[in-house]
Parts: sequence; C-alpha cells; structure tokens
Amino acid sequence: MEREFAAFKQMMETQASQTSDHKSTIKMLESRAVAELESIRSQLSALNDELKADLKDAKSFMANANQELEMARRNHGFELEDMRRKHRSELDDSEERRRKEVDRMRRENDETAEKVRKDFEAQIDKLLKMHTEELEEVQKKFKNEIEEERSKRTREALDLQTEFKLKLQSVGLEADTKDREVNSVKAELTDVKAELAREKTLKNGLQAQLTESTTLNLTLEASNKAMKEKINFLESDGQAQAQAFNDLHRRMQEAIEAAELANEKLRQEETLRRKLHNQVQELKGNIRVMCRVRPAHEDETEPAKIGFPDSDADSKEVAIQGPQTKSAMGNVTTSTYSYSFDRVFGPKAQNGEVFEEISQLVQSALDGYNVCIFCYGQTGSGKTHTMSSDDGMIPRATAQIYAEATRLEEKGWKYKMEGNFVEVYNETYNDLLGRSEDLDKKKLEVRHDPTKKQTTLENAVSVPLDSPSRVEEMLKTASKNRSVAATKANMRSSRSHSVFILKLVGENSVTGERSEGTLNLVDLAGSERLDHSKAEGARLKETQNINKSLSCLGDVINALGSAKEGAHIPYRNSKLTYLLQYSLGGNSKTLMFVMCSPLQAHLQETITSLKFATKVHNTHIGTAKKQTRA
Ligand SMILES: Nc1ncnc2c1ncn2[C@@H]1O[C@H](COP(=O)(O)OP(=O)(O)OP(=O)(O)O)[C@@H](O)[C@H]1O
Repeated sequence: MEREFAAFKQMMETQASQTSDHKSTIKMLESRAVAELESIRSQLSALNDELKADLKDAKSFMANANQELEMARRNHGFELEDMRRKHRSELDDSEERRRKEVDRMRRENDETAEKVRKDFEAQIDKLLKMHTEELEEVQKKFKNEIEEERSKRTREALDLQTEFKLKLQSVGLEADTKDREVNSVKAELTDVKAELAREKTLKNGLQAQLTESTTLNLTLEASNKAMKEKINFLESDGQAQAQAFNDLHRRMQEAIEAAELANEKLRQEETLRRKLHNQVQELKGNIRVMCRVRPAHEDETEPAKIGFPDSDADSKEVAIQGPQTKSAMGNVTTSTYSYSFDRVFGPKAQNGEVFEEISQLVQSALDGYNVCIFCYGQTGSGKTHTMSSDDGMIPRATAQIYAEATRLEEKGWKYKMEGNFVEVYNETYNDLLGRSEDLDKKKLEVRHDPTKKQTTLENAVSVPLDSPSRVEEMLKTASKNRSVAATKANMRSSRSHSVFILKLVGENSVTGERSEGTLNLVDLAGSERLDHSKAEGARLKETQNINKSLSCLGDVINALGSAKEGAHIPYRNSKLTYLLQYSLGGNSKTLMFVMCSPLQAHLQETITSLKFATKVHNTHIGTAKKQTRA
C-alpha cells in the first residue's frame, strides 16, 4: 500500500513537474505569437494605407474618366444629329429623284398603253368588220335554207293534212261500217237468242212427243199383251184372230214409225243445238278472261282491300285499293284501280260455281272446237286448286265430257277420247303420265300436221278415257310424277307449266258427221316477276325460262289480236306456245283465269296480273272454226 502510495505520489509529482513545464512552454509560445501578430498588424496597417492611397487615385481617375465620357457622349450626340440631318436630306433627295423617275416611267407607260390600245382598237375594228360581213353572209345562207326547209315542211304538212283527212274519212267510213256490223251482230244475237228460245220450245215439244211416243209404245205393248190374251181366248175363231193380229201389227208399225220420226227430229235438234250453242259462244268472244280471288287462310292476317262492286249480280268487276303514295306536300293518297272481266269470282265462290261458267266451252270441245283454258297468277294464288284439285276443272270437265258423250250415244254419236298430261319445264317437255324414272330423261317431241291442223306428242303416254275413273288414275299418276320432280328441284310445280290435253274425236253413224276437238287445261308457272339478279345457276335458267315463256304467251295473244289473217304469229318462241299452236288463235276458243291472292303483301303482283289480264281481255281473236269432216 505504501508502495502503491509512493508510486502514486511519484506519479503525481512527475505530472506536476510536467504541468509546470507545459505552462512555461505555453507562456513562451504566447509571447512569440503576440510578437508575430504585432508584426502582422503593422504590416496590414501599412498595406491598408497603401490601399487607401490607391483607392483615392482610382476615384480621381474615375471622375476624370466620367468627365471624358460625358464629353464624348455629348460630342457623339452632336455627330449623330449631324449625320441624321445629312441622311434625311439625302433621303429627301433620293425620294425626289424616285418620284421624278416614277412620273417619267408612268408617262412612258401611259404613252405605250395608249399606243397599244389604239393598235388593238384598230385590229378589233378590222376583225369586227370582217366577222360582221361573214355573219351577214352566213345569216343570208341560213335564211335561204330555213326558207327552203319551211316551204318543204309546209308542203309535207299539207300533204299529211290531206292524207290525214282522207284517212279520217276512211276511218269514219270504217267506223260506220263497224257500227253497222255491230248493230247487225247485235240483231243477229237477238235473232239467235230468239231462235234458241224457239228451238228450246221445239225441243220441249219434241221431248213431249217422244214421251208421248214412249207412252204410246207402252200402251201398244199393253194392248199387244191384251190382244195376245184375246187371241188365246178366241183361238177357236181363226179369222177373227188373223184380223186382230193384222190390226195389232199395223198399230205397232205406226208406233215404230212415230218413234223413228221422233228420234230423227231429236238428232236434227242436236245438230241445231250445237250450231246455236257455238254461235252463242262465238258471239261471247273467242278469248274470254275471268278473275278469281282466293280466300285468305286462317294464318294470313293482313288482307288487301279488294272489292266486288257488282257482286249482287253476275259479278264482272273487281276494285283494288292501291298502295299509299305521299305527295311532295306530304299528302297521303290511295288510288283505287278497277278492272272488269267476263266474270269475277270472289273468295266465297266454289269450284262448282266456277265450272258452271266454263262448262259451255267444254261442250264446245265435244262439238269439234279447240279449247284452251289457262290459269295465270302468282305462286300460291290458287291455280292448282282451281285446275287440278279433287273438284277442280280437270275432273269436272272430264266428268262432263264423259256424261255428255254417253248421252249423245243415243243420238248416234260415238266418241273416242284420249288424254295426255305434259309438263313444260326449262323449255323441255316431260310426260307426266309416263314412268317416274323416265322423267327428265325420255325425250318428248311435239309434231304438227299443218294440213290437218293437228298436234301429236311423240313418245308420250296417251290414256283412253273409257270410264270416269280413268281421269282419277291419270291425275294420280301426274301428281306422283310431279312430286318426284319436286324432290329434284324444289318448288318445281310452281316453276313449270302443266298441260292436260284431251282429244275428242266424235262420229255420228246415222248422220255421217264427224268432229275433232281438243280441250287443253293449262296450269301456268307462277307469274311473279323473278329477279334475275337474285338467281344464279339452275335457278337463273329456270327464272329466265319462266319469264320468257309467259311473255311469249302474251306476245302470241297480242299478235293474234292485232294481226291480219295469215300474218306471222310467234308460236315458235317458246315450247308452251309451240305445243298449243293449234289451240290458240283463229281456230280455237281461249279462256284465261287470272288468279289473285287476297293479301296486302301480294298487292303489287296482283295489280301486275290484273293488268296483264286486262290486256288479254282487250284482244279480239278471229272467229273459231269447228274441226269437222264429212
Ligand atoms: N278458292 C280457294 N278456296 C280455298 N282454298 C284455296 C282456294 N284457292 C287456293 N286455295 C289454297 O291456297 C293454297 C295455294 O293454292 P294453290 O296451290 O292452288 O296455288 P298455285 O297458284 O297453284 O301455286 P303454285 O304456283 O305454287 O302451284 C293451297 O293451300 C290451296 O288449297
């Protein structure tokens, strides 16, 4: 401990001596630093004095420099003013010079322009003079030409006037002749009607006579029986028996003769009836047009506005309310279009009622005329329903023909009847009565005999109409073939024409008369205008063929109506008109049904169909001739 204290004490004493050393060193350094700082301060104060003196010099230099600068600025301002003045006077001088120069140039220009203007004026005057002369010359020339033309035209107009007057006179004369003809035809019609009435009375009388004869026959038969009994009874009296027998024989002979006479009268009456019937048909016109509007189906909701103004009697008019049109002023109007035909059938008419109107034409075919009945109209307007449904015109016409032919047998007539059913599709003929596998394959040819005016269908199946059930069979075969065809081309039945042809050849063994008539019942392809742009390939061909054949039919009817005897009729332009060549025109009776849809959506097509039908209705075709041979 003591040692440690002694070490600590020594350490403390060493540190104390070190501290006093440090203090003396610091004192020495302090005095040295003070001496150095003192010398620096005296140096700085000397430098400060120097700098002050420099600053003073610099200030006086600055003042001098400012004075000089002020002087120089003033001098420069004077110089600038002098220069500006000098420049302005130079500018004035040059402006004066330029103005003078411009004046001079303007003067020179004016002089040159005046000179050029004068030159031009002189040239224009010269040209004007030249052109005026030329113009006068041309005017003179034209005047002469116009004068010449005017006198030529006046001469021509006078010629035309004279010609027109002559034509007018001849047309007047022709009109008078036509008037006379019409009056005579009217008188003839009245006569014919009166004759018909007389003949009807005669027929009734004859029928009464026949009934009387039949009664007489029966009476005679009864008395014959009584006589026989009497003879038996009077067996013993041979003379009285012979007398009674002779009596009876004579009376029977008388009765037979009376019956023969009655039969002969009946035959004569039939010949007369035919003549009168066909005279009446001719007077009705050889081309007739009837219109039929079908009823709307339950699911058809928007009907068109179709009216039948004279529906209380035998309706002949149909009135269609057209689509709405808006004028430039915004007024909405609707027009009503009226059409009249030989007969109009409304939606309530049944096929039976329609057939009544055509049954007389069917009779004409039996009497030896060529008859053509068409159904024209857009798809779905009721053509097939009218023509070949179960109670349509084909079954009804054939049933009537069969019944009539049977009835005429007792008047000595025997008929041979044969039916064909063909389809015209894409300008080729197909046999609807042939085998379905042959459809579109077997070539069917149409041959015409111009001397006999007869058409034959080579390679086509002809069905003899020997019983009414045959028609049913025929229609079934045709319908089967049409449905086979329909699977080949959708909607084919609407896109083809079907023609039912019934040939009727009659012979009267008693009178020696013979008649050959043909009844053609035609269901035409849908008449809607088909848009070429929307069709392509097979459909386009179909479309073109339908449009072509329908317009050809129109052309043929039109040509028949306007042509003179022997003029060219374009039958060859389509397969349909070619086939019907001898059943269209002077030697035939034609009836066209225009079928109409009752719907608003079909209004435009309905109007187009009615317009076409009106055109046909206005056509007058020459008198039909009966095909008879002695
Ligand atoms: N007078 C009518 N009474 C009742 N239904 C009718 C009548 N006319 C047509 N129809 C019906 O209207 C529909 C269309 O008629 P239809 O097939 O006869 O027309 P279309 O003109 O022959 O058509 P497509 O050209 O397609 O053969 C059928 O369902 C038919 O039964």
